[in-house]
Amino acid sequence: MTSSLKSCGCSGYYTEDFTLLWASVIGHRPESKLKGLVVWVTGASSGIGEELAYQLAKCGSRLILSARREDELNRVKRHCLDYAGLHDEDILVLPLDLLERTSHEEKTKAAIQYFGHIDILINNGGRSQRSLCLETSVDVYQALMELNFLGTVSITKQVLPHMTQRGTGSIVTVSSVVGLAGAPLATGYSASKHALQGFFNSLRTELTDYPNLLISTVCPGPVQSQIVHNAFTEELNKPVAIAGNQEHKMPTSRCVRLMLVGIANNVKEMWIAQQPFLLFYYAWQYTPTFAWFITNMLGRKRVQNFKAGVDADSAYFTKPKTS
Ligand SMILES: NC(=O)c1ccc[n+]([C@@H]2O[C@H](COP(=O)([O-])OP(=O)(O)OC[C@H]3O[C@@H](n4cnc5c(N)ncnc54)[C@H](O)[C@@H]3O)[C@@H](O)[C@H]2O)c1
Repeated sequence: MTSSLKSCGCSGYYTEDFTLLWASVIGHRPESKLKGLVVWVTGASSGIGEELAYQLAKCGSRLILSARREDELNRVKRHCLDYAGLHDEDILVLPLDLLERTSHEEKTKAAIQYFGHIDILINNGGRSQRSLCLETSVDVYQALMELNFLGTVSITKQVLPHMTQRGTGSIVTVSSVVGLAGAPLATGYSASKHALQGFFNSLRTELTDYPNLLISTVCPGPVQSQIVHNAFTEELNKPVAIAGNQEHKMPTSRCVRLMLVGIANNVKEMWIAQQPFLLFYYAWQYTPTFAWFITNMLGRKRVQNFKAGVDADSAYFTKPKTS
């Protein structure tokens, strides 16, 4: 009971913007709207994408699972089949590298040939960044834009004509809170998510002749996943030294549930974050100078922790850890 109250936003702490809250309280349930639909999820091998696969499978959606590692995708597929009422043929494992743009046409054709059509594309695959601008190579900025922005645009451009021809479909893109504002240690990541926001906000208004085509952007705050572990640092191929404990972040299942509620109810932009982050989304819109004052205080602490070699992320939630 407690968890269902929390998931509808009635627990006293809200984790979604007012439109999404409205949808989660009185809107359609994902179980009724997404059953049988063909959903293509990129970045399905871990974190948010993996959880999307599990929850969509439970809703009865048919799935196309994409990421680079086929073995990991097969693991996710097996888990989907174990816990949901799907059959082997309901899930296509389609390995894909977002950076290999020349392969995207062929991959899209394979997906359409297998199921006959695609109802929903969820552009989820991507990588973050943990490095100071002063120390970061321009190659890292290029890599972030190639992956998060151009990789996503490339897949979208392959799927979009299929959806406009059918006159229906949804393209859902996982942006971020830093696609709306910014955060220290993530200048390139934030820029790539801002680019996605600009692209999809413009595309949405370009497609008003297609009222049944949903362009949705999802802006989560911190969520439990492998994102810090997989982040870019100041140099290409240099791993993150300390990923830190992710437990203080929003559970992946909660974020994904809200995403599915949003998709089921045609929500065009979703803000999903624990407090106090959600309050910041509003502050940035209504009182930006005040919001930046607070953001800078938190940001300074984050940079100090990073420079001291401790987990930058947990600084907002707990006392800074000592190394
Ligand atoms: N976790 C968070 O706090 C958070 C917050 C806001 C937005 N996001 C966004 O959510 C999305 C999913 O991230 P996550 O948190 O689950 O992290 P994650 O690292 O656990 O998952 C990222 C997924 O993207 C895939 N990927 C990376 N490079 C790829 C490539 N070249 N080709 C194909 N797939 C590739 C990975 O294999 C993995 O499946 C990302 O777009 C991320 O920017 C995450």
